[in-house]
Amino acid sequence: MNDASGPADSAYLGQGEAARLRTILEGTRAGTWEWNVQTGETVFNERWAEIIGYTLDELKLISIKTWLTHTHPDDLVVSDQRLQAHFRGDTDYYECEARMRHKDGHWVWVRDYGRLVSRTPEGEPEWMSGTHIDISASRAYQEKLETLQAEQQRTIERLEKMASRIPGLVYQFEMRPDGSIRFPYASAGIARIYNVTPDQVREDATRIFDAIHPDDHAHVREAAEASRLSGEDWICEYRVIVDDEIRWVFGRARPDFRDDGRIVWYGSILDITAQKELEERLRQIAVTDELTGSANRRQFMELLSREFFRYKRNGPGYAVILFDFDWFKQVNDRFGHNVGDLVLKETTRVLQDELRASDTLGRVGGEEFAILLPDSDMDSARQLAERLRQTIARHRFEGTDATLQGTITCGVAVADPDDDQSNTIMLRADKALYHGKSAGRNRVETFRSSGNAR
Ligand SMILES: Nc1nc2c(ncn2[C@@H]2O[C@H](COP(=O)(O)OP(=O)(O)OP(=O)(O)O)[C@@H](O)[C@H]2O)c(=O)[nH]1
Repeated sequence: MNDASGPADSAYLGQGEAARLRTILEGTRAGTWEWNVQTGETVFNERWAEIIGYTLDELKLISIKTWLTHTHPDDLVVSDQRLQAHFRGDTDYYECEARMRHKDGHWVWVRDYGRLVSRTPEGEPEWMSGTHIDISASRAYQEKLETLQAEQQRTIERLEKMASRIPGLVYQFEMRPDGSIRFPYASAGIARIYNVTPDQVREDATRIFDAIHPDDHAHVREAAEASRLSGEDWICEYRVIVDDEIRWVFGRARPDFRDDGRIVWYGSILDITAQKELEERLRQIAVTDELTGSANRRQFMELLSREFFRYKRNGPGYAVILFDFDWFKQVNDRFGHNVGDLVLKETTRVLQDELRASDTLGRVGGEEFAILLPDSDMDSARQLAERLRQTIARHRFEGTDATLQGTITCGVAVADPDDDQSNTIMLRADKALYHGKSAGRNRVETFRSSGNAR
């Protein structure tokens, strides 16, 4: 029993038909097998042996044991289960993929396919026939594919994990030629930034504008338009409102121009609220006088400079009131430095209430203050200075264990078209103040362009 002229052929096929089928099978490079389930008698064709590197002669004496000894034990278990199912009539065909040991030692994957062709008079399974197809190449390809897919999955999981750690999101944002927009990919962090899930914006991204602060819509769109036209990165800082809370975000993404007219931006959006708050705190510290909370000298001079340049560009006139506590040294000497500090703080608080929102009170020296009055002339500035002087003169400062009173002297000056520097007005106000001190204090003096304080 060595070639496929097995006993089963003649039993259930005509001779011509069997030969024809054998030719077809050879054409498909299939190994064939016939097996008597009852006796173990087995017939293979030459190709069956060739798939695992042998000739039929080398495999002699052939029986079902030939299959059993060359097949991976794990696959035999599966094969047996499938055979039993087929014998019971649960399946029309027996089908199994199995590893067979090649003569060289490596495993060959075969697809084993067969069918029962006769039963004994008692109904027991008898002859069965089938084919072996070498599927090692497709199996290897499939395994490689699975390995690649698993690697890809691991990479995606790693990226997702990293993306979930950043305070924001990483994404792909697509604009189609018809202007429609979508996020083909967005990490889970999009929920924190825009209050949407990646699925909700995969096909249409317009929902994100529900979360962007209405005042920033135009800014975000303009930045995207600039990036589209220039090919430069989209860089944008804007506010979002999620759960009634305003947060600052910073977005940066690089556009990729596709041949079909789509533009896909790759980038990230980070929550920078904490950073913004810190920046704002630092900015406040940098511009505020620590003791009184008023503008510090640097900030006052900066605002004065802006006002000066506005005036030079035909802006409205403005005025400065410079004032200084009278006999302040005595306050310190009599009541102590701490009380002196309290007086300075209290003065700031009391006078601030008298000013317009557009006015700026700044501490420009130890116990010297200045007020910048935009859009003011000499008369209104002088009247205000007079009111401030009276307010302080009437005020009772509560010291630690005594109530004290004090006065201020004010020097007032207004912008002059001949001024070529922003602080020239300060020099004039200082001159007026000096005159006020000389003239007896607790007074308001104005500086007229004639150069004299009156
Ligand atoms: N408590 C306190 N005192 C200050 C501060 N800065 C400056 N001074 C004091 O202010 C006083 C200013 O004194 P002077 O320049 O002699 O002026 P004055 O005593 O106010 O007299 P006139 O300005 O001439 O009316 C000094 O004693 C300074 O120590 C401060 O931040 N806190």
